[in-house]
Amino acid sequence: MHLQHDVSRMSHLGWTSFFESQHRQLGEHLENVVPARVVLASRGLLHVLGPHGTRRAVLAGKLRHDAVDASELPVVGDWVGLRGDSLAEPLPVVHRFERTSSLTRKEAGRRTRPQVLVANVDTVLIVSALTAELNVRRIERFVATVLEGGATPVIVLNKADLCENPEPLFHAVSEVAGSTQMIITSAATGAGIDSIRALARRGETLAMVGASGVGKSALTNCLLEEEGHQREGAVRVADERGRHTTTHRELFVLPSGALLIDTPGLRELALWSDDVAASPRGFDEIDALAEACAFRDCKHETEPGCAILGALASGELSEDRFLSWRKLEAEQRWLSARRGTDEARQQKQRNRMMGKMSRQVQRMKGNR
Ligand SMILES: Nc1nc2c(ncn2[C@@H]2O[C@H](COP(=O)(O)OP(=O)(O)OP(=O)(O)O)[C@@H](O)[C@H]2O)c(=O)[nH]1
Ligand SMILES: [Zn+2]
Repeated sequence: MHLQHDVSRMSHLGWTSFFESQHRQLGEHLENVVPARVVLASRGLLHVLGPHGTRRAVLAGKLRHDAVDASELPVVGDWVGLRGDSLAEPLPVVHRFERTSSLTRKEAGRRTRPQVLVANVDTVLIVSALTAELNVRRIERFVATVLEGGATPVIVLNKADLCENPEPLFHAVSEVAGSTQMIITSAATGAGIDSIRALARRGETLAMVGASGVGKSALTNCLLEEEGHQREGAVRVADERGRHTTTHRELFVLPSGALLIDTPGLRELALWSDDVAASPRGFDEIDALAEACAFRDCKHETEPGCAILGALASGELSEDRFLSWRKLEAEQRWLSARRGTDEARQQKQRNRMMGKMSRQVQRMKGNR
């Protein structure tokens, strides 16, 4: 018996033609690679979900060795290829498919390296609580990061039941939301949950981010307990000790057939950008103003005919908003300057190239 590659049963796990064409190309080099989706990743050990159910899997040595940095290794949400001729768990993971999107931040600490939190997400729910701790600037930063990673952000303002008058907070957030959808919810009363369900269509992948305690797990539970469905209908992969607090990123299959990734509380999110020249995303109104500046290379500092300075003077653009943009822009510039000088990364890249070359030489010798 072999693991089966069953496309019809994988589309509901988020498998699309994007992955199918990669799989076809892969088949030209590697035989019998069976795709599965990572639902839990913990220290090199993975839980993967495919038409065959949930299995334990482990990275093949070559995959780990060839990675330039940890961001190339499989994370929750990734599609990976299992060697299909092996049935003994943990199954060997021999390939990671290219991602459609990711949620990526700068690794904590002094290193300038990307850390991929989750992969292949369609929608990222940025959850905050409607309390005094609500932080508009943090939401702004999350929106920029989600857009940068290629997913669609949705702002969720939870704990509406604890807030007598959500109007001022809602207004403050809408100032930074741009075209991002906003939803007010209460995991306690169930208010607004239907608006989230509307986004959770079969085969779509959602992720939740936000500070600890804002209600991500409570919202997840609401979504898991859809009317007429029992929780057993969902695949939930808890950690080895079955703890309930969110210490890992986990992927759930919702009763609607959508996939949901719950993440541990992320208090701060250092921006990551792969695009050196781009300005921070999610600031459409500032981008539009910059287009109207008299000079194409306007720095928006002292230049005559600067539309941004004009909008600041008239009050059309708030100073806080402009400062956020400046700050994220500076951060992005700093990142791209630092990145090129990350020694470890360059060393590994060199090693990989040398390895490839020596293998080529070996092959040439073998052919002689
Ligand atoms: N009143 C009220 N309490 C809520 C609501 N949502 C969550 N809570 C409570 O807030 C606390 C924290 O909720 P969690 O769902 O654990 O928060 P979390 O975002 O998952 O936190 P981490 O797992 O630490 O990231 C719990 O006691 C919840 O019962 C809500 O809408 N209204
Ligand atoms: Zn300008």
